[in-house]
Amino acid sequence: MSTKGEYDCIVIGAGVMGSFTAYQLAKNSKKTLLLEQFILPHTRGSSHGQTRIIRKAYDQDFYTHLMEECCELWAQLEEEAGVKLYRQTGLLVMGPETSQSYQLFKSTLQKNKVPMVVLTHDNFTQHIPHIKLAEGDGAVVDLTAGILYADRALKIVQRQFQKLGGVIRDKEMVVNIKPGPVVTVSTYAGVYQAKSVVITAGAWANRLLTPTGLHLPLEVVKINVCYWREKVPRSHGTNERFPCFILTEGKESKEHIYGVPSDEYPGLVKICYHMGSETDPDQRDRQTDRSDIDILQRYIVRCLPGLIPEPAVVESCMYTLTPDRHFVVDCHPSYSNIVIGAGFSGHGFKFGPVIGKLLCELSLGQVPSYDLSLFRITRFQAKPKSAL
Ligand SMILES: Cc1cc2nc3c(=O)[nH]c(=O)nc-3n(C[C@H](O)[C@H](O)[C@H](O)COP(=O)(O)OP(=O)(O)OC[C@H]3O[C@@H](n4cnc5c(N)ncnc54)[C@H](O)[C@@H]3O)c2cc1C
Ligand SMILES: O=C(O)[C@@H]1CCCCN1
Repeated sequence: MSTKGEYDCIVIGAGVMGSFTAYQLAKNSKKTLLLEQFILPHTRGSSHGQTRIIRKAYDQDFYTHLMEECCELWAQLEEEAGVKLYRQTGLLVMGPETSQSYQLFKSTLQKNKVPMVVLTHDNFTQHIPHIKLAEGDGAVVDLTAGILYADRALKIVQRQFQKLGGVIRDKEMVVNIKPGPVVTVSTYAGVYQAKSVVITAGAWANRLLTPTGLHLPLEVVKINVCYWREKVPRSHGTNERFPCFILTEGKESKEHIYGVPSDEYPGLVKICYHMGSETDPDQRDRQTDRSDIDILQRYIVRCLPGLIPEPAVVESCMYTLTPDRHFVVDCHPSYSNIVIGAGFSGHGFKFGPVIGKLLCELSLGQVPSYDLSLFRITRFQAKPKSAL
């Protein structure tokens, strides 16, 4: 098949990471092609849905630091496009007062001087009447946190990319990548060439990496995205000061339980479990495990008495998990002009703008703006069970 086009860079996968990478490349005047296997927009990956949490509250400084610039980049995009993508709600973090995880969240906020409030058992109900704080739990609110309008953000960043001259070809699944000084990318529709390639293929990352001789230790899980009906309409929305929340661990489980106010679907509050069961990304809907929903039901009965403890809507999404839950943002170990953004482990969306900037820098051979040690591929090699 003859070559259909030559580009400075080809980005594979038009989720949040690929879309922001393509946008950054186009901003740097690079001739860029963004390839997507499905017709856009779609709901088969990890970036769909109306909302995502954005927060500075983390259990590690590095993410809080990244968020400083990232918030500015989100605001710039809002201004450039004239569209609102963020709504401040605050994020309530709860967890056993003595647990390491809860203490790390709290100290990271304090150390980094993030505007915050520590709540006590005495004043908790006055501030957040919807939730019962468990005995022995601490509570702290990251006041800077809120909601990102995810679907809208994706549409906007893709639109801005196109306005800058970028090309999106959807319904074009990449079937092969041939490394070299000029990389050759084959889809069912044609063959393209570029000086560099960025792979941001979400749950399909390893499938694309196989022809390049690399396999990352990624686990793909299906997440049941559950919405719970308010007993009293309009009681758990942002107007009623219901915040986003994370329970770091609790009686029901060791994994986070998290929630988003009911503005997304009127009357329905999104409350999910931060883990799911393993799936093949192409067989996602055959994974029917609902044990996470049992955990959520027990929590809602105990701590959210204003919600009906039966999910009203269940949608699906996927996480691509690394063993340590840190991202992969790095060059391919054998080919420096193939760059990988993967393993966003269920917490990547908020970082889209800054990850896009970093992947763009790596693909242009520039020194990245941050020390990316935490996100390097070599960290997996030290682990005896690593697939590398
Ligand atoms: C239920 C849920 C809740 C979440 N909540 C939050 C949150 O509150 N805050 C937050 O910050 N993050 C959150 N996340 C995580 C965040 O959404 C993900 O980290 C992020 O969307 C990952 O984006 P991605 O671009 O890596 O993957 P994707 O969005 O999956 O994009 C990858 C794209 O590559 C395409 N592709 C794959 N293979 C090929 C191929 N061969 N050829 C062409 N295209 C290909 C796919 O079709 C897909 O469109 C959540 C995730 C889920 C599932
Ligand atoms: O990235 C986030 O902010 C959320 C936290 C809770 C789990 C899902 N992801």
